[in-house]
Amino acid sequence: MEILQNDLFLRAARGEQVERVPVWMMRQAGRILPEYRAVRAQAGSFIHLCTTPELAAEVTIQPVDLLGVDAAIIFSDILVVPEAMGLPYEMIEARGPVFPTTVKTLADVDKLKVADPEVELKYVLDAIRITKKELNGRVPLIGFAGAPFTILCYMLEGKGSKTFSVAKKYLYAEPELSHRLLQKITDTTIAYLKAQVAAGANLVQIFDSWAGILSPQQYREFSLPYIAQISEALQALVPVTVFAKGAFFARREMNALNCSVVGLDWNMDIAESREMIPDKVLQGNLDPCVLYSDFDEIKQQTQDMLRQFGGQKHIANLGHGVYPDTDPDKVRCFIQTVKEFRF
Ligand SMILES: Cc1c2[nH]c(c1CCC(=O)O)Cc1[nH]c(c(CCC(=O)O)c1C)Cc1[nH]c(c(CCC(=O)O)c1C)Cc1[nH]c(c(C)c1CCC(=O)O)C2
Repeated sequence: MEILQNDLFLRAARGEQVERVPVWMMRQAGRILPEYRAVRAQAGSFIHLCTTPELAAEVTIQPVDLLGVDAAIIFSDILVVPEAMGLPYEMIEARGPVFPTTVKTLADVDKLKVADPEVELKYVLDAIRITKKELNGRVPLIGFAGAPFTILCYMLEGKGSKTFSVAKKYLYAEPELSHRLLQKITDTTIAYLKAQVAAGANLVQIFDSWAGILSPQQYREFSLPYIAQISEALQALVPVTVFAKGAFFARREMNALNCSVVGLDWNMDIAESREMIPDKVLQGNLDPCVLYSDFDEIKQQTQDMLRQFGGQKHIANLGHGVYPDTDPDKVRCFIQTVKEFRF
């Protein structure tokens, strides 16, 4: 049995009583820290940083040392999954991810493989193993993957988009292709997340970043059943967090998933979400843009959020990833405010 010096995050995730609310931030391992940018420059490219386990472990641990968060999240990307299935991506500076080839036909789906994580994704698992050794039990480590629907968006669209209308077109016009692709991504993701747990991840988070572009009916057909398969398979091993950005319409269904934690974005009212998701621990949900205001305002808004969540069954976080141009001292102010707050 692993002994953690600070297991607040895991105890809160399991719904146990805690002496204070734990805190971490989505995208904490990233460009807000000059120390990250230095390692990123040394690596030469984002993808090289992702695929070099020693460097990925180093930037994973930076926010624990430099920001004082209660959990680390493994430095990687959700797009390593399509890559492992046979669809490589490039990360273009100031533009984001691009897939030189996309999935277009059923034959393209059939050509993709269900990846063997210890082969195609061994570099992520190695990064987890190194991170666990170097963390030496200081805080828990979060593993993650994209939700199948969000991964499908990139595999069909080939790049980021405000509407993902190319990807959405397939849901309406080619439902069979869409479901076959979603199932293949799901099978890879379950094997991948199980391997992350075997390598040492203490909790896994599923990011459905583009959930908000779907109608409730489409979300029920094309996203939830696949998230349900993943959480069912993983919750038997570790607590699972489901974060579906923009899926305010699916909160009652989130309550029925076999998972421990549901992430909220900042558009979701806290009291209303408690009422709709009574059985889960909630994570979130400060607007990342609050961190552009002055220190007093950040403190007040953070305390106000903490009061609304009520101190238990809550993991403090932002409502989405921290923006890269945020002042690290403002981030520290958010984290310190959570750590010092008493009910
Ligand atoms: C949609 C998505 C992606 N990646 C991810 C998501 C889901 C979460 C979310 O909704 O924000 C998840 C992700 N990406 C990254 C992490 C690392 C761990 C952490 O949260 O700190 C995590 C959890 C590193 C990264 N992933 C990326 C960076 C920035 C690139 C760099 O450092 O050069 C980092 C630190 C690149 C990335 N990766 C992706 C995009 C759209 C981009 C470009 C946009 C941007 O620049 O922010 C896809």
